[in-house]
Amino acid sequence: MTHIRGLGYLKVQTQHIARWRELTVEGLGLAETVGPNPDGLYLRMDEREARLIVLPGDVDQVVAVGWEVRDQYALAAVAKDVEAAGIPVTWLSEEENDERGLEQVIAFTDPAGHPVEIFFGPRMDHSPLITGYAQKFVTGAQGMGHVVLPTTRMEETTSFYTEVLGFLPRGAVRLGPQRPATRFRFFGCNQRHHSLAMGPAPHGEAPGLVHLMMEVEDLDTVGRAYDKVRQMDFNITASLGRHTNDHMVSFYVRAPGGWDIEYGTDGMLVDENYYTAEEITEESYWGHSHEGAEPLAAFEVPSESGAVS
Ligand SMILES: Cc1ccc(O)c(O)c1CC[C@@H]1C(=O)CC[C@]2(C)C(=O)CC[C@@H]12
Ligand SMILES: [Fe+2]
Repeated sequence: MTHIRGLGYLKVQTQHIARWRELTVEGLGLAETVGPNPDGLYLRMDEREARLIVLPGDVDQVVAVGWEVRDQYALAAVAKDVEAAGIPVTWLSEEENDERGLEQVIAFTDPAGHPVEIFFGPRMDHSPLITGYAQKFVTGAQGMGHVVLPTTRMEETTSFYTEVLGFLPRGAVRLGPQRPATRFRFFGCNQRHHSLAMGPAPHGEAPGLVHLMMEVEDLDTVGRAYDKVRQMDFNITASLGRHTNDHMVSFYVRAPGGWDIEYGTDGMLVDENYYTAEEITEESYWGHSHEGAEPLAAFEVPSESGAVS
């Protein structure tokens, strides 16, 4: 049984805060709030203080993927399991916890090199949430959404998330006909089909993210956001479409920094009592055309200098 209940928050840093604000607030309708860094962009999706945190920085990268557990006992159990797997765990100080608006946080690096935080007891913000399209985000027991992480150590990373953190495999998609097969894999920890997905990347360390998915309650919001981000000249990396595994209707838009935000609706709920892992052979029933999309930074072939352009 996994102690992880869902994706809690994502914290990234960027050189392009103003453009991030345009994308998330004006384009996608997230609600801006305030936080400890006056230059940071703090975004609400629900009754939590902030779900997406964008901080100014010299390089565009993920600062923390935050996973939520039920309580202090679950957090202690996770810390013990991670330590037992040979990964050192840091318990954040009261000051650091307070700054994050969380009762207690532990931090460590996963086998792929991604910065992970696990927490319980988020501070709530009970003030009315005013979103840009008057939409509701699908969070609650399904968590904030899903993240897709690149890894250069697929076996080690998937066994860490499943056997140590207790994520449940939720199927795969094969990447080409070659043997041994390489697969892109999906993992769940609640009724959301996947809260995490992972795929082999030639250089998974930068920028450390393939996409963040957030879900809204109605299709009209997805359509309105789709129109708006195109008017604002953001790069659509996959057109509107419906996925074959979680049945989500979504589009993908490129965020500054080289990863995508997937914005969708109508994701299915998994009944774990009856679920079995399946291999999908198409990403989508229809749509999700990648035409005109810039390549993902995590999947780019590094240039001779090793720098990612
Ligand atoms: C296939 C699929 C199902 C549900 C999702 O939420 C979802 O994001 C995907 C696509 C996952 C993934 C991707 O985002 C980047 C391009 C990838 C790596 C592929 O080439 C196969 C899987 C794709
Ligand atoms: Fe996705």
